[in-house]
Amino acid sequence: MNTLLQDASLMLDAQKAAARVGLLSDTIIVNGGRPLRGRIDVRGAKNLVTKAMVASLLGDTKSVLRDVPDISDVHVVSRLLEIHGVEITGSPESGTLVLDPTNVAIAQSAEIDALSGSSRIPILFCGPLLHRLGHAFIPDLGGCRIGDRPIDFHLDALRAFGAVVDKLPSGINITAPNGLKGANIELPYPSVGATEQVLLTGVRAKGITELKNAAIEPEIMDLIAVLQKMGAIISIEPNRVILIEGVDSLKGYDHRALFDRNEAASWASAALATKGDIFCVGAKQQEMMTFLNVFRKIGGDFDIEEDGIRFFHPGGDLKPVVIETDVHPGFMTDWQQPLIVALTQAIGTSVVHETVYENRFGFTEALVEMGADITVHKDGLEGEGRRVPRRALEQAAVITGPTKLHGADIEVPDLRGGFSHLIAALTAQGRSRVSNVGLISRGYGDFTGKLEKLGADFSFAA
Ligand SMILES: CC(=O)N[C@H]1[C@@H](OP(=O)(O)OP(=O)(O)OC[C@H]2O[C@@H](n3ccc(=O)[nH]c3=O)[C@H](O)[C@@H]2O)O[C@H](CO)[C@@H](O)[C@@H]1O
Ligand SMILES: C=C(OP(=O)(O)O)C(=O)O
Repeated sequence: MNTLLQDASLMLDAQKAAARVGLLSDTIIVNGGRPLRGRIDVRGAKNLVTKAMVASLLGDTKSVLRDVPDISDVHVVSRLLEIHGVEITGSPESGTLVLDPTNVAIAQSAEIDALSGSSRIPILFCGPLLHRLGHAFIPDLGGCRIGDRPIDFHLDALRAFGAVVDKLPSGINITAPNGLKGANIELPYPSVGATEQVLLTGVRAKGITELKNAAIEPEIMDLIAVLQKMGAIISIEPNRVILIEGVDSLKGYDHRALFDRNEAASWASAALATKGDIFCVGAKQQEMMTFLNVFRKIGGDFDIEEDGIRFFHPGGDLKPVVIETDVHPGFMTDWQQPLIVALTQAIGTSVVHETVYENRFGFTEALVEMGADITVHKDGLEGEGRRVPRRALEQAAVITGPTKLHGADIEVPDLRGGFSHLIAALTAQGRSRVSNVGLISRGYGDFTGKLEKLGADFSFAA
């Protein structure tokens, strides 16, 4: 896509996302330089809730999902489910959704195309729709533009289950003329989405599915917990192997979603960058151990409490680090963007090796415009003592601090890059105009309400 067209479609995505969650405007004016202090609630994880909603399609009875965040991705998946006949009561605003799949039906609606372009979740409808209806059609997917994001592992897995995949100019048509049968699948890389594809398809396929090189992110473990409540038989073996014994039918579930560790890590980074103190109600230590280690190495501090985690800047200088993003239990790729803003304030040179996506440093351009010293090595950097095996398409960012950030006009490029821009604007001296903030509402529920609670000085642009 040419850049102008891409910019235009980004703006459209951001405006749609902003409208879905009722943001007053897609642009905010931030007067930076104030520490963020206070308590905020972290609800269920975007990367679990949206998948658990899809899982409801597999049940014969209603499912209840609790701690649902009011984010635009949840609104998109709700609408997609409704178009396919799922009756939804409750609301993301209230935090509880009741999903009734009794009348699931083949859907033909122009709205599906538009909605699919806003999120990557539609690809996960394949297995459940094939089991329920024998047919699925998936138009072009959306989600953050941080690399090519192919779906070859998903399609290969579906073929291994016996599905017939037809790639059409308008999308992908998938059928299962002979039903779906258990399969032996080995992923070339522990992809989160492809692992979920195999889980959501294998639970009702005939026979046993063995998945090798599976992703084991906490959100996947929580999805497995959801599926077990529904009647699935799934065991997690050593060395990234998951075994699924297919069953004939599944029922609905009642589940409280795992908290959003990415949201908690983002607010923690905001506390560090702005020299603040933020208590994330609902955050838990277990799923954040790798982040907490790095946070401490940089010079941040935290208190683990019964009802959440307090992240704070204890005073003193911040220290540089070398980070390699990786699959769980490594340092998650979605954490690096917000943390890089804090690293611009550390004394010395930090290196972030991005090994999961091949194009995830675009957001640093705006930080450089605001005064940061960041160099992106587009072909990666060889480094001493690397732990993660080098991937062909990785990149590295070298951040040298401390640098004073100043306000600027910046445009949110994607979800985590956008949150990073927001933190940079809050850290900077002076006024920033941050546009496209609707994209941030893809993954951060009520982020403007939370900013208000934390004492940020900002207003919506007219
Ligand atoms: C909605 C959701 O849960 N999104 C998360 C999910 O994305 P998502 O599930 O899309 O990410 P994957 O784990 O699948 O992608 C990881 C890597 O595998 C590659 N790949 C993936 C599938 C495929 O068919 N072919 C292929 O080559 C991707 O291009 C990427 O380089 O996990 C990512 C990695 O933790 C997170 O950053 C995202 O926040
Ligand atoms: C990359 C992300 O999300 P998605 O896969 O939904 O684009 C993210 O949450 O940072």
